[in-house]
Amino acid sequence: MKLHTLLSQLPFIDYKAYDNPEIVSIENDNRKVVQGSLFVCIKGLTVDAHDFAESAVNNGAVAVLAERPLDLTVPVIVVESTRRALAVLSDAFYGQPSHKLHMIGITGTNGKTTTSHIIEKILADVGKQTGLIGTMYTKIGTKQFETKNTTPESLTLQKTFHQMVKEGVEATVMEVSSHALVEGRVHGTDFNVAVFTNLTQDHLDYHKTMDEYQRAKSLLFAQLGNTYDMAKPKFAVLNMDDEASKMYIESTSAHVITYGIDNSANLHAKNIQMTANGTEFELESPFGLHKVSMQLVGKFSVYNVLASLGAALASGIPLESAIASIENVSGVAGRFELVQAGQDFSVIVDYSHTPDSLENAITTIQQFAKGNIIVVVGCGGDRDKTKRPLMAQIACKYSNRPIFTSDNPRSEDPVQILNDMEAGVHGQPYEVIVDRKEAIYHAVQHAKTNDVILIAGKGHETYQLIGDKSYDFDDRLVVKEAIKGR
Ligand SMILES: CC(=O)N[C@H]1[C@@H](OP(=O)(O)OP(=O)(O)OC[C@H]2O[C@@H](n3ccc(=O)[nH]c3=O)[C@H](O)[C@@H]2O)O[C@H](CO)[C@@H](O)[C@@H]1O[C@H](C)C(=O)N[C@@H](C)C(=O)N[C@H](CCC(=O)O)C(=O)O
Ligand SMILES: Nc1ncnc2c1ncn2[C@@H]1O[C@H](COP(=O)(O)OP(=O)(O)OP(=O)(O)O)[C@@H](O)[C@H]1O
Ligand SMILES: N[C@H](CCC[C@H](N)C(=O)O)C(=O)O
Ligand SMILES: [Mg+2]
Repeated sequence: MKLHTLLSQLPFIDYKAYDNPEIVSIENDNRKVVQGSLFVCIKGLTVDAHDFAESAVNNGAVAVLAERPLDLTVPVIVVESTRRALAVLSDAFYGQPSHKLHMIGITGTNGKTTTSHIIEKILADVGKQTGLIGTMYTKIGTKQFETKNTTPESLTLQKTFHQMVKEGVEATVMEVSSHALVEGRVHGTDFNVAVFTNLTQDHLDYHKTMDEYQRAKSLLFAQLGNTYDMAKPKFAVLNMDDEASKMYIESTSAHVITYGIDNSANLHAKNIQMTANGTEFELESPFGLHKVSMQLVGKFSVYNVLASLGAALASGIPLESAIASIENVSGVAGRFELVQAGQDFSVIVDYSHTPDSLENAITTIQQFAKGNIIVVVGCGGDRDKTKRPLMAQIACKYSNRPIFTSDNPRSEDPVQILNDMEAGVHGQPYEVIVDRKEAIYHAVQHAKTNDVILIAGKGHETYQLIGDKSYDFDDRLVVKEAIKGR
């Protein structure tokens, strides 16, 4: 694509004043620049890529987009916000791929990964070719690719959509983090359906207040647009048991589908019962009463299923078909995942790394546990510190044997993170074992028949981040080894 064609997408740029080289790629990382690239300089939170512009030119960049004039041998186009421009240009360069996909975006503190997988299953079961983008990976059909962020930045995102279109994907379901919304990573992504799971405490290191965090998530609903097009109807799927939904209804002009358990809603679950095989409930909807019987457990899973059913209806999928898919969902890796190694107690590995998800996980276990509940839990470093005392309190309040350990300490001192956790506990007993492997072994050693061990926080992760190193670590494998060695 010619530079002029690209620049014509941006307002107030006198693009004819510049040369018009062929642009073979857009890059915002100088290390990825090739001969013929357009380099976009982003001032990040850790580095300012304007400092890498010269290196980008040496690597072959034929034009540079920047927020200030730079003395370079190639055209330098100055714009107000390069982050915003990156989204506009990436969308144009890749031929507006999200317009060619049925796009479902999910935001919320907890349940995004789980809900996205349930929706993917519903879509696949009606014969749709699917794509998925989220915490665990990007998936195009059955091919999986690693992702650095839950929601990648705009360039990677548009490139991925383009790849999806090329490979015949029809519907894409993706997690949209609050960070991504604030940083404009989904600017230009044309969502058909936006789903809200819930809002509870997390990420206050980044958003500072719950109000700001709530507002960040509202952007997804506002960004559904302002038109009513019968060929591309837009839907917001909202949780009526979460106060924040009131704000999101006001944020959007899209059609609204509500769901809930405690409050009345378009999709309303009642008579929820835990069974030996999972959970059963009755679904009231504009399409009548349906019985749902699923393998997933816990009230939080009912919410995820209701959200998924809302997304299915918004995608034109009949309720009966979506319910049949849900009955076949056995779970998502690292989300309430049972580990079986022939032991006479239960082991559950779960990605609960927020106060609310930890409370949900333990109280769900309380509903079926016949023995004691042992919880191994830590808190991530370089993340919301105010979660730490709360998570420790919850582990002590609801479990019989809380064992505090390390999650991903990252650049922080693991002992200091544990001190922050301990500050939340007053009077109740707990143990502290800094080394996560030792903590898991300790839990296994002390488990008696019918006890349940919950290993919380890292779920599907196959690494532990300590300092600036990543070590192989998989809770599921470690606990299996511990059981074998018992
Ligand atoms: C705090 C935060 O949101 N950081 C994100 C942000 O990084 P940043 O602003 O620090 O960027 P930077 O590293 O300073 O780089 C600035 C620019 O220099 C460029 N660069 C950099 C180095 C170099 O040698 N050459 C070069 O050109 C970079 O490509 C970039 O364009 O922009 C990057 C690109 O989009 C993200 O990868 C990065 O996520 C970091 C890794 C991160 O940990 N983010 C977390 C907090 C996050 O976003 N989490 C949410 C999920 C949360 C949840 O679901 O619970 C997520 O969506 O992943
Ligand atoms: N609807 C829900 N409400 C509360 N807790 C939930 C819900 N769904 C899942 N959880 C809990 O939260 C944990 C994380 O779930 P999941 O990975 O689906 O969330 P996520 O929103 O994708 O998280 P992240 O922001 O880290 O990507 C699960 O392991 C479970 O304990
Ligand atoms: N997406 C979440 C993942 C947290 C996972 C937990 N294991 C940790 O490292 O804190 C975050 O970046 O806050
Ligand atoms: Mg996720």
